[in-house]
Amino acid sequence: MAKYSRVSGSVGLITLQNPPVNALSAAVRQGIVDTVERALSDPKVKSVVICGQNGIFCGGADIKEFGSNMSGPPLVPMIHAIEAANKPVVAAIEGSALGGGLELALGCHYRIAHSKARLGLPEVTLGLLPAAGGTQRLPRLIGVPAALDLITTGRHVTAAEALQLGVVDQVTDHSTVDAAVKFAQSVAGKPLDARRISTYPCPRPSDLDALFEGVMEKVRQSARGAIAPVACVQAVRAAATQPYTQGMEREKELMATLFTSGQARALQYCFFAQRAVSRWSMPNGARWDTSKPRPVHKAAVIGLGTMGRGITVALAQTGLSVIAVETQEKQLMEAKQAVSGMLERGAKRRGVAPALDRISYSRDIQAVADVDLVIEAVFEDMGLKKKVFQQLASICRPGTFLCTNTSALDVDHLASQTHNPELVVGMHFFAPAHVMKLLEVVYGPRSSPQAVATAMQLGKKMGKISVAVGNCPGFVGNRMLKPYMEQAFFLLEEGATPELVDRALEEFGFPMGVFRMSDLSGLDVGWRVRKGDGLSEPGAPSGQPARIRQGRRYSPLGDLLCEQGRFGQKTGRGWYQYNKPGSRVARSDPWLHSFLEGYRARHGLVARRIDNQEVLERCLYALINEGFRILEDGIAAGPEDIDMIYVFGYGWPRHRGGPMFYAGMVGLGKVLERLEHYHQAHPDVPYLKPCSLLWRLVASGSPPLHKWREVIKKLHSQL
Ligand SMILES: CC(C)(COP(=O)(O)OP(=O)(O)OC[C@H]1O[C@@H](n2cnc3c(N)ncnc32)[C@H](O)[C@@H]1OP(=O)(O)O)[C@@H](O)C(=O)NCCC(=O)NCCSC(=O)/C=C/CCCCCCCCCCCCC(=O)O
Repeated sequence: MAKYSRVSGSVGLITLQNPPVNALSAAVRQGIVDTVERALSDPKVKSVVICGQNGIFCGGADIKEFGSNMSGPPLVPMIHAIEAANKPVVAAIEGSALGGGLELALGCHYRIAHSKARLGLPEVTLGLLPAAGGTQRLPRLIGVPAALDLITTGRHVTAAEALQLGVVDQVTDHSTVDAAVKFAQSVAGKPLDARRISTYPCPRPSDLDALFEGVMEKVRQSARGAIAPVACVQAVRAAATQPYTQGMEREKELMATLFTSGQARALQYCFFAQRAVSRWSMPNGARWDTSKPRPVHKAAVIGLGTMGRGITVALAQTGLSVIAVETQEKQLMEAKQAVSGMLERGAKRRGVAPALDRISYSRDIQAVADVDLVIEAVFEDMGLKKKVFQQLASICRPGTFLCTNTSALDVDHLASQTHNPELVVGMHFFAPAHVMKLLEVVYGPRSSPQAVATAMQLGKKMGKISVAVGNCPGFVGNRMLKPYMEQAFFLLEEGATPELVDRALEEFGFPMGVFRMSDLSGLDVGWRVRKGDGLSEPGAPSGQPARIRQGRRYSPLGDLLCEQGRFGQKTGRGWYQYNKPGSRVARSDPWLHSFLEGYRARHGLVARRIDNQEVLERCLYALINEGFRILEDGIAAGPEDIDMIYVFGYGWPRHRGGPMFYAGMVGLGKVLERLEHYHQAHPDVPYLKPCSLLWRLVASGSPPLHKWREVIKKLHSQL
């Protein structure tokens, strides 16, 4: 809807009304068309102001409408009518002017923004382009390079930057509507020809071809297969090389391709899933809206290795007081220096003062006695973590939340070391912890809803996408990684190379294939876990075949590399070779290839040709199958939780929506059929056996993802 009133005698004020973000739904568009017509036909009205209610101008087109038959007046002619008006129209921008919201403002003759407002064309992040004239007006207004930057990245700019770029005409610290009304009065009756952006010539940089080639190359590299950024460049190129009307035709044509694409569906799904995961629930019925978090003012971090340092930075940047504890003097000194460096670099980037004085360092764990919440981040060893939890239980004042940053260990077992297991949750950060967006909040059977709510809220404050998950080995993310990596190892045994597997996964859209990732994070990490699980030597019972452990197929390839000291980048050798330890540029290693040949020969394995499709199906479907098991077990409340964990923590390409969304796109029947096929070929690999939830979903006609929870509920009620 849009409300109309006449203010200050001669200004028609149009207020967009569609909470919470005044998205341009059919009703809002109709409201704008009607009220603009009314203002223009009222002889008492000399100028017009458009604003949004509740301190937000407009969050853009209504994304929820994209999946349905769109009705109501289209945006493009609506904005043209505003631009063509014979009375000045001023946009009063508070809060946000995004996507169609900014395009609406660009159709106005003047734009006045509040100093706290943010503006942008984020359509590319939804798999689209600014198809209400944004790709044609913005370059005409601010030049091609700046427009390309905003449109291809979708980044939001502050009012100050918008003013500098020329997107807005004025910035105010006071009431934006009052300023806009005053301004509208001052320009009433003035000529408007020079204010219609569509009539501007597009500034043509002299090196146009080189500029577009360079941008296209950069965009293709960072897009990892996403098509919208490429289409955005093509649309802006049309603005730079063609008259406005033809540019608009090109914009429409490109949008038509994007609008119905699977990538747009995936990215729009991610937009809503990202918000849905904050509405968490636990199997006992506890929920986000009935559980009250407790405020956290002072927190402590125990253990200042890589993870502890990142967590300390993330907490301090949130404005909390942090006590950082490390018992080893040398480690403590190194950590202090590293943390200060990270804070200083971060503060410089954001143009603020570094939060150095928020942190106090100590070698004595007693220093944490009066904090509200502790995050333990010591070495991943159950014995050591148990000891720390016992100490914390006796040191901390009653009511302190005790959290562990374990990436796979039993949170409930740690809780049992304390007097108040209900105050214990996992807070599983991802490295580097001050940068990575994902936080798994792990509840055990005894964790209280308040502890979960508090950890979730703290995560949000740190700018994380926090996902609440149940307690099981590896939780959600690392549990699903196991079958994925296992398949990659098996593929090497059967004839693939690390390069072949990685290429297939990188072409799919992962920033790094499984072996390059393993080299980066260190092969010894998995080795230690396998040793702990009794899989790797010396735990394996003698006399059993090397490639069978605990009754199932096992590949000792990773263990064999570790035995040679090949831990990945840090040792300069792993699945690839590096110029020197710590170097990041992976090169093929002939040694590894002949090692694989020798290994196959020793075990009587004959290498066969493996193609990209098999790599993707085996690795991804095994991972997805485990995702279904996780849903079946109630470890994740819904597919969105799994998808956001993979998108924000494991590099799953966002334009493919996450593993569970991807399974729906491929077709659950097809995923089931391929898993069955591979399980028949490899009956000693339980991860390839399709799980019962997948069977159940296919039997119920492969319902869309938002209906899976009903099937899961039914399954649980029958158990
Ligand atoms: C910054 C925000 C605006 C606010 O952030 P915050 O305060 O933190 O609040 P949130 O939690 O994010 O949001 C609150 C709730 O609001 C929901 N929301 C937000 N924005 C929208 C929206 N735009 N539409 C619908 N709903 C929205 C959000 O989901 C929350 O609800 P819930 O918790 O999920 O229940 C922030 O919200 C934000 O960044 N929003 C998104 C901004 C954005 O991306 N805007 C761009 C939208 S796309 C657009 O504008 C496109 C314009 C041009 C398109 C022209 C369309 C023409 C179609 C032509 C088709 C031609 C093809 C023909 C094909 C054929 O031939 O058939």
